[in-house]
Amino acid sequence: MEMKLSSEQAKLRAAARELAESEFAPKAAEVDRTESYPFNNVAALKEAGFMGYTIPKEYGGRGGSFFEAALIIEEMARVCGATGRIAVEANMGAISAVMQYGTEKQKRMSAELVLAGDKPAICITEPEAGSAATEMATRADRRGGIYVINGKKHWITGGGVSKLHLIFARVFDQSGVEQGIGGFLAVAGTPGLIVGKREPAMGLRGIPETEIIFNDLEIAEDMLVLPPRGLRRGFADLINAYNSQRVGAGTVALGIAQGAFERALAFVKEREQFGRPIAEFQGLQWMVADMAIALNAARLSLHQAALSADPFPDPLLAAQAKIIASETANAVTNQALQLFGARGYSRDYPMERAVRDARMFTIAGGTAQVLRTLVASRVLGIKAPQTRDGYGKPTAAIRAAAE
Ligand SMILES: CC(C)(COP(=O)(O)OP(=O)(O)OC[C@H]1O[C@@H](n2cnc3c(N)ncnc32)[C@H](O)[C@@H]1OP(=O)(O)O)[C@@H](O)C(=O)NCCC(=O)NCCSC(=O)CCS(=O)O
Ligand SMILES: Cc1cc2nc3c(=O)[nH]c(=O)nc-3n(C[C@H](O)[C@H](O)[C@H](O)COP(=O)(O)OP(=O)(O)OC[C@H]3O[C@@H](n4cnc5c(N)ncnc54)[C@H](O)[C@@H]3O)c2cc1C
Repeated sequence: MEMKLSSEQAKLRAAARELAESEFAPKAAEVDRTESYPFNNVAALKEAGFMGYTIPKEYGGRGGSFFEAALIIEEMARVCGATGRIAVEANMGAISAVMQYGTEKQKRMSAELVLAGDKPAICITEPEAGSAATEMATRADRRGGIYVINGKKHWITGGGVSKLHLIFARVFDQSGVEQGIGGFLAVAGTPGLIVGKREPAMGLRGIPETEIIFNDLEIAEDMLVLPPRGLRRGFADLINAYNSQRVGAGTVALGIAQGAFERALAFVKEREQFGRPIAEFQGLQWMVADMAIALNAARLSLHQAALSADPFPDPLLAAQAKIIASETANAVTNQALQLFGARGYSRDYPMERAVRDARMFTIAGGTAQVLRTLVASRVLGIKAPQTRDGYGKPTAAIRAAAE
């Protein structure tokens, strides 16, 4: 069950499925086991026109919508989560921000890299500024015609393999006066852009998550991506563009869960206990029913968010979709593993990898808790500042608890 597709969209999805099944499915376990970036998969994505599919035609892309990109992404993630995430960042997030806010020079440079197979790295999170991303300390100091960036990001997807980096930093003018948060484009190999420690991640092990350290990284002033409302509203505009990646991330979670669900459906019809296929036990039938219902709801929510793009997905719809898809993926991959019994717990089967791969999506891209605050603030029509002084002076009880 899904949105009614046009014949073009149906063909696009079928092409994505064919590529995923033939090229990526056979290698997915190996990518996970070896923790190696699937460069061959990227070459096949590029060949298929799926890297930079959303880049406008005048810059060499297909000018595809986020909805069409979601169709592609789900098919990739259904067989290989890492390849699904690469498809997200080659079509949403950083590249979308640049294609919307960038100068001609920035657009051409970024489009060229992505169309050649680069998965950009979006550099927002810091050790002391995760959910509270606006408290980032990474700074860009203006020095004549350049900016000098110092600071450290961590958990950056693609560290060491990504070429293009979109670096979120607090901007200071020549006299040291803060201007707001801006995005800076830097290419791997630039002196002062240092790839640090790689995290030994639980899942999606084909993609490195690393520290990125900025040590007097010099960036030409024309590599500042200046959001439409200027630096004062820089973070708001940049995170607005990021809503596209929230929809993409949710779609990867959905694809991983869909793949696990389909394997479980086949298994319960084959596996026999007590002289009958376990699919005949009503308790399991209801589990399968609940999994199908949740996946369908998540897909519809994601498609609704993707279709709301103007130019980016609606923040509320994107947050809602990411919450429902990520939580559904955790539940469905675990239930699918359960239906396999002990086999589900074996690394000889893909079920445990699906659970590990799905687990990140209630954390990365804005946690399920923080996104609920966004949803609440939008449905209540109130600001919901999270800092204590956001709600006025802390009460005596809060003060006492803090002492
Ligand atoms: C937004 C937060 C960092 C909290 O920031 P603040 O405490 O400053 O709170 P706000 O006033 O809510 O936000 C500031 C400003 O931005 C606007 N805003 C916030 N969220 C959005 C949004 N999604 N779309 C559009 N605009 C947004 C908000 O309205 C304010 O602007 P105005 O003052 O109203 O004009 C925090 O809530 C948050 O989102 N934390 C999560 C950070 C995050 O998502 N990090 C992801 C890093 S990249 C990653 O994880 C990649 C992996 S994944 O696979 O993609
Ligand atoms: C696999 C993976 C890939 C990632 N890729 C990238 C990337 O490419 N680029 C990038 O910039 N970042 C990336 N991240 C980082 C990710 O965005 C952050 O982990 C996330 O924003 C949460 O920040 P944190 O880990 O510091 O957790 P914290 O913010 O410390 O949160 C800890 C716990 O407290 C909760 N919490 C925090 N504040 C509140 C609040 N106000 N209300 C309710 N609960 C709250 C959180 O929900 C969470 O449960 C990635 C993370 C992972 C796991």
